[in-house]
Amino acid sequence: MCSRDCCSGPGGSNRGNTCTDKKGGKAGSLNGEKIIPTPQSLLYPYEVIEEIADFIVKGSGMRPKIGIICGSGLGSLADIIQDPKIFEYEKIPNFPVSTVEGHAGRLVVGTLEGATVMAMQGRFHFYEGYPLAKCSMPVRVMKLCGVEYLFATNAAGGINPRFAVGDIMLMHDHVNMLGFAGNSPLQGPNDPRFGPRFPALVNSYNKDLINKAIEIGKAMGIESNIHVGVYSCLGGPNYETIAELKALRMMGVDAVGMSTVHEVITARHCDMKVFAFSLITNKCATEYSDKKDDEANHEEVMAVAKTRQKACCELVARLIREIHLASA
Ligand SMILES: O=P(O)(O)O[C@H]1O[C@H](CO)[C@@H](O)[C@H]1O
Ligand code: HPA
Repeated sequence: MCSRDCCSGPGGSNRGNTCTDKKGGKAGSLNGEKIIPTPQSLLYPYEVIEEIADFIVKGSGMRPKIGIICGSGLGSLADIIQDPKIFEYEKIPNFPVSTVEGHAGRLVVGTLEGATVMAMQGRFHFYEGYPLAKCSMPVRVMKLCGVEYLFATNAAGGINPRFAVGDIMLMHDHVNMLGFAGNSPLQGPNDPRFGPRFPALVNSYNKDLINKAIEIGKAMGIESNIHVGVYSCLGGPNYETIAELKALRMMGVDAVGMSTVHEVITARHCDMKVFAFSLITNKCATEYSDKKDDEANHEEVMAVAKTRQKACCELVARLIREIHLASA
């Protein structure tokens, strides 16, 4: 594998999207250098993922059972972890770095409600310049650490007119817009040690966990703020146009963001159970108007996330408690 700078994502390792290797075989050329595209699935071979997982398991002395990905402004989900062992992304071999505000760039391993957990305080997005396989590579690391359940959270714009800012949408399905355009974290040769060539994605979002979360929402007295719906991931970093939002609504999408779907695909490919939710941080306009309020912005996204951190933490903690008790 080439280790030239041209292969780097933003501040990342030497595994990038496209390689220019003078020794390479059949390829195009740029400034006289041959260009050999690297399929996504070859960016992080099994052995490299294994090395990263070993580093985390040895460094923490734990084999976490539940993995959590904190959405924008939801980093406090990792702050409730007890006896935390913290790994800065920069110090983890071959790990990318977080470049987005509201994503601290730390992996936190410890216990929560008796269960062993690992949480990403900061995820990787396609718009940061990372290929999808790199964005979702930590999910495979989780798998090789021993994780069986993925909890993926995100901040999202509410398209369903019944949703209010601050509501929580439990994801029961997704529309993969990047996949419609031919992009996938699984693109390239398949390594069966992770999963099958053609993974099925119906029933990706675990129904038992959704039902348990609904019950927990009732017990917390927030049932009117909890919905079940469909999330769609767009490439970003721009927010959507009105015409795009109208189209998404017609497709049955309830909330829109720029993450999570490729993580869920990667998790289902390696047979992890998935629970995911969107915190609705802004309402998306689906009609034309002159209102400045209709324009989404990341400051608002993070400010709303901050006001709902407590409820999100409680939901996650209670659900993890149920999983832990059921397996004890
Ligand atoms: O999906 P998370 O990481 O929560 O972040 C969401 O918030 C950012 C936009 O404000 C985008 O990155 C979008 O995907
Ligand atoms: N669109 C896309 N991503 C988002 C939004 C949005 O309205 N809000 C938070 N993340």
